Amino acid sequence: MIDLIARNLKLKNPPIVEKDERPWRFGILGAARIGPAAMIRPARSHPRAVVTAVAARDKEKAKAYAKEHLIPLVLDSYADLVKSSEIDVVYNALPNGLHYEWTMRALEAGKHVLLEKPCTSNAKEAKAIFKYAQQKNLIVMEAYHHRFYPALHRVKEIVDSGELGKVQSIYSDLCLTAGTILVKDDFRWYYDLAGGATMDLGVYTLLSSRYITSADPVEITEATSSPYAKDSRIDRAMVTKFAFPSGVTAETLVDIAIPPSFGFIPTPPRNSLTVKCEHGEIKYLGAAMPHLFHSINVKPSKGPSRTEKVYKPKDGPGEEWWSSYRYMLESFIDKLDGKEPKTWISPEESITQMEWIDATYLKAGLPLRPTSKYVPEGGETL
Ligand SMILES: NC(=O)C1=CN([C@@H]2O[C@H](COP(=O)(O)OP(=O)(O)OC[C@H]3O[C@@H](n4cnc5c(N)ncnc54)[C@H](OP(=O)(O)O)[C@@H]3O)[C@@H](O)[C@H]2O)C=CC1
Ligand SMILES: O=C1OC[C@@H](O)[C@H](O)[C@H]1O
Repeated sequence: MIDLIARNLKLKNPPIVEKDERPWRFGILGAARIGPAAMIRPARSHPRAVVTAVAARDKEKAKAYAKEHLIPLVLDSYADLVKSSEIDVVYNALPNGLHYEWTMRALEAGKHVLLEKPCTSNAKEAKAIFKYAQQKNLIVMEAYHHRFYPALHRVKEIVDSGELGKVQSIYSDLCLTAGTILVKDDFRWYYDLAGGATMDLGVYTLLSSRYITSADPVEITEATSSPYAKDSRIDRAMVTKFAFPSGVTAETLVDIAIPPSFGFIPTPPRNSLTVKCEHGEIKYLGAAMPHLFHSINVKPSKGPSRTEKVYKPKDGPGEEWWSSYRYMLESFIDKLDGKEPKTWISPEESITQMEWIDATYLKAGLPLRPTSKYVPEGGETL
């Protein structure tokens, strides 16, 4: 308990380290809620990262955000931010439906991009972004922070060790209690902003299933949406069943607002990943926010069970209090510096993600999230 409190206090107040002579300068697009946890606090403890600028649609809002988070420069608009000579990297934490346009604009301006998940509204946009980044010789990485965390690496290590035999099936869920995380008028409820539970949370459960199996799905056998009452194109929840090679199956359940029991009792959030193998199973709890608290329960069919926790890897950089975002930043900066990152989300991995997200919507009888109308300079309409 004391460990948990100490770790979480340090997560919120990381040590501010001295910066190198020429750190990577990040600019944040929008006064995004996720900015402090995913970018601002992690940068404080990295000697080669500094958050230099922010822009919001409303300058007063950007000023207040900059003041609260000690960001020195406030720019007048998103367009000014991506073009600013005061930054090298754009952190794009805009609503999903704006990821394509503003990542393309940042690339046009010669900036690298740390791009929030899901990288785009659909696979067509994802392919265009990564093609353009390659042409411009710039780095774009989709910010799947949970994949950088040592506990998930440990789960995979146990699977790959063969201790429990071959993987047979995977079950994972990520469900949010209604009225907690999503704000009123949250962009996740809007089709034009590429909302929906599969976009918001299904991307995590899909990526974990692909990572654990070291494979891509071969088919979706079922996708059932629980529609949002005000717009049935938005999946409030989705159950998806994937077939993977060698008969492995993966079922995922995601929900951005689990309805209260009996109409008024809040339903607790869910966040688990269970890997069933020939000779036992592994249950990883807390995969989406593992730095707050997690546990890895290993239950062989014969012999004693055990629980592991991995807040810090046995090899490579890390601290008990590093968040998944801080581990991600470490890799991202390594890549910018031309070093081999410990973990990386490749363009191919991101594109495949969006292809299976598209396939999930189609299987559920829902339309793909709309493609951006933005046309980059000298580029083509998608
Ligand atoms: N990695 C992670 O753990 C998480 C990732 N995310 C991802 O980050 C992104 C942002 O999520 P989150 O921070 O929760 O989002 P917010 O609701 O805070 O929105 C982010 C910003 O989007 C801007 N914005 C621009 N246009 C619109 C519009 N039409 N409607 C609403 N907002 C608009 C707002 O900017 P302005 O300030 O200019 O008004 C706002 O600050 C998403 O892609 C999400 O999937 C979110 C949460 C966790
Ligand atoms: O990425 C995310 O992770 C945590 C959730 O609370 C949030 O809705 C989502 O965007």
